[in-house]
This record gives sequence, structure tokens and C-alpha cells, in this order.
Amino acid sequence: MEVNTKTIIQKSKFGRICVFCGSSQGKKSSYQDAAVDLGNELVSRNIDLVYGGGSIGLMGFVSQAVHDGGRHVIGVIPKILMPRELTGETVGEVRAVADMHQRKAEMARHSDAFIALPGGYGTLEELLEVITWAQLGIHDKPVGLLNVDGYYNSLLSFIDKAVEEGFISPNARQIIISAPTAKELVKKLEEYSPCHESVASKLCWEIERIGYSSGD
Ligand SMILES: CC(C)=CCNc1ncnc2c1ncn2[C@@H]1O[C@H](COP(=O)(O)O)[C@@H](O)[C@H]1O
Repeated sequence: MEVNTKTIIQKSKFGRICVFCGSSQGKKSSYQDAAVDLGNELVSRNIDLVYGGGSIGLMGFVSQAVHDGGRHVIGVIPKILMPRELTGETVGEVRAVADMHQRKAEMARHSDAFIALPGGYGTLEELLEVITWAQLGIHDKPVGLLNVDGYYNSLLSFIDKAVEEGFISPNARQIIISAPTAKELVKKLEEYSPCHESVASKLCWEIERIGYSSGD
């Protein structure tokens, strides 16, 4: 029997991945290509997407690719950003939330892992928050950095400097998983098992209230 390799769907341990990325598209086409590649990689592994909603910048590229590939897309967007002229149209399911804090909590709650594509302040803030919360033991979901064309090299060097200077523990450095392509990154995230000691693992976080617990 002939097998069409293009239609083979690989199994993944992730049902949904949350992607943080720029609301701008960046100056090089490689950033947009990487967003589309990541979307296609999620589709090929049968993974749904959670993202910040809208169609502007790289957010539009990744969400369109996942939607076109037939996977479910959840866009979590604060009510105030919902007018189409601000953020463009959201493909798939739209979840309206009250504010930016609730958006991040909702995005995290519905996801099994996080990936950051290139982006600006918003992306960095979202990325650093899920890393910080992993460090505290609030969640143990893998966090990946898609280091397209070395975009994040200087951030990674800075983090290594923070380890050297004693502000980040070598253990916590391992929370960030990075790779230059979507395929390598998703594979690494699949293989990841949290081995860092969370700094406050003995605390019982009120995760229901914080909103980071898994499930709908
Ligand atoms: C009114 C206005 C300036 C709207 C800009 N339009 C936006 N629409 C939706 N999400 C956004 C917007 N700007 C920033 N974000 C949030 O911040 C992240 C990207 O910010 P940045 O481009 O990396 O820094 C996104 O993941 C999203 O959660």
C-alpha cells in the first residue's frame, strides 16, 4: 500500500500550544516564514493553537497557517482590542477577556506548552512571565524560544550573564528551550521533562485563582 507521507499526522503529547509573537511582522521575510512554518508544524503534529487574537504581524501568519491546516485556533483578546481596525480579524474561536492580565492567564490555562516567536516588548513580557512562573513552580509546562536567524542570541547571552553573575540559578536556566527551527523546537519540547527545582515548590499556589491550571 502506498503511503502519502505528507498526510501522515505525527502524534504529540500536546493538545494545544500557546504562541507568543510580535504584533509587527519584522523587517525580514524569514520571520514571517518562521511563523508560517511553526503553524504548519503544529498542524502536522495535530496540535491546536492558542494566541493573542487578531491578524496583525506574526500573530496573523501563525494563526492563519494553523487555521488553514484545519486545526483549532483560540484567540484570547481583551474587549478593548476587539475592534477590527486595531488588531484585524481573528480566525477560529475568539475568547473575549476583560484585560491583559486575564488574557495571559487564559492563554496559559488552555495550553500545554508555550513558544515565543520573534517579537517586541509584549512578546518578551509574555515569555518572561511564563518562565518566571515555571521557576516558582506555578506550572511545569515547557517553554520554547524559536530563535529565528539568531534573533534571540543577545537575550540568551544576557540570561547566561545573569547566571554567571548569580541572579539566575543554573537550574532555572534550563527552563528555556531554544532552537532555530520549528521542527527542532517542537521535538525538544516533546522530549522535555522539567528537571529544575522550582524555588517555591512546597507552596500551594492558588492556581485556580491565578488561572494557570490546565483544563477548560
Ligand atoms: C492599540 C494597539 C497599539 C494595538 C496593537 N495591537 C495588538 N493587538 C493584539 N495584541 C497585541 C497588540 N499589541 C501587543 N499585543 C500583545 O503583545 C504581544 C505582542 O506584542 P509585541 O508586538 O511583541 O510588543 C502579543 O502576543 C499580544 O498579546
